[in-house]
Amino acid sequence: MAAPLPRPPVVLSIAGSDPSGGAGIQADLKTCSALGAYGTCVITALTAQSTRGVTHVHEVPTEIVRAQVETLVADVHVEVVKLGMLASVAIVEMVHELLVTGPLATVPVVLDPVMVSTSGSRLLAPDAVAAVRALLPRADVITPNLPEAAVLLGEDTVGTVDGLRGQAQRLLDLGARRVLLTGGHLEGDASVDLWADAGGSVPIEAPRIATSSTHGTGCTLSSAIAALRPRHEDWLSAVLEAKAWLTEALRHGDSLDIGGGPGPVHHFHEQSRWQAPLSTGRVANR
Ligand SMILES: Nc1ncnc2c1ncn2[C@@H]1O[C@H](COP(=O)(O)OP(=O)(O)OP(=O)(O)O)[C@@H](O)[C@H]1O
Ligand SMILES: Cc1ncc(CO)c(N)n1
Repeated sequence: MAAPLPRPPVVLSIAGSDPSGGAGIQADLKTCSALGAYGTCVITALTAQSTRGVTHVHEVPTEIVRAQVETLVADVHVEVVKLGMLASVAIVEMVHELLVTGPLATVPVVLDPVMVSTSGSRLLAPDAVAAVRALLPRADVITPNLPEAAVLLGEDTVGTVDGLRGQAQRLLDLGARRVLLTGGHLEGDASVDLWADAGGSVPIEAPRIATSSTHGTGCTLSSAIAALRPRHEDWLSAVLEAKAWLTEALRHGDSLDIGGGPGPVHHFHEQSRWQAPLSTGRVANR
C-alpha cells in the first residue's frame, strides 16, 4: 500500500474569477497546487476577461459571499486567507466582518488590495477604497503594487526605490502590520520589491525577466506567500521563497503561449514532464 502523503496546508482565496486562468481565483488555486497547499476559494465577482482585458464585471451578492465562507469554514479548517478582488464596499465590509467577528477571526490574512487590472479596468469601486483602508490592520501582510499603494495613501505613484520606503512607512502608519510593496511597475534590470515591518525595511530583488507574460503576477505572488507561510517560521521567509518561485514562473510564462495579450506566468514551471511534446498533436476525445 502506498505511504500516505503529507497533509497540505489549506489556503482560502477570497477573490474574483478570471476565465483566462492567469489571475484571480484561478491563479490562486494553481499557485496553491504548485506549492503543495490545498486551495479553496470564495468568489466575490465574475469577470469576463481574457489576456487582452476585462469586458464585464458581475458582483456576487453579499449574502452569497457570506454563505460561501460560512458553509466552507463550518466544514474545512482554513490555515491562511488570501484576499484579492473584493469589488464593492458591501463585499469589503462583509469580508471584514467575517475576519473580525466571524468564523475567520483567528486566521492569518494576506491582503492583495486589487484595484485595477493590468489592462486598466477597475476591479474595485472607487468608493470602496476607504473600506479597504480600514481592512489594513486586520491583514498580516499587504501586497500593494505602486498604483494601489498610492491610492491607499491618497498620493501620487512613486517611481524610485527610495520613494518606496516612504510609502511603505506611511502604509505601516495607516495600520498595516507588514508591507510588501511590489515594484513590477518600476524600470531597471532588477525587479525590486520593498518589505517593511516594525523592524524596518529591506529591498527584495530578483532579476527583471524580459517577458510580456505578466498577467496575474500580483495575484500569484500573494497566494504564493499564503501557500508557503505554513512551511516557514515567519512571513519574510515565506515572502522570499514566493518571490524566487514567481521569478521562475515569469521566466517560463512565454512558453505557455496563451492568448494574444499579456499572457499568464507558468505556475507549473517545475514540472518538466509538462514540457514534453505531445505525441500526436491532438487530444483524443475520450
Ligand atoms: N518582468 C518582471 N520580471 C521579474 N519580476 C517581475 C516582473 N514584473 C513583475 N514582477 C514581480 O511580480 C510581482 C508582482 O508585481 P507587480 O507590481 O507587477 O504586481 P501587480 O501590478 O499587482 O500585478 P498584476 O496586476 O499583473 O497581477 C513583484 O514581485 C514584481 O517584482
Ligand atoms: C479577477 C481578477 N483579480 C485580480 C486581477 C489583477 O491582476 C485580475 N486581472 N482579475
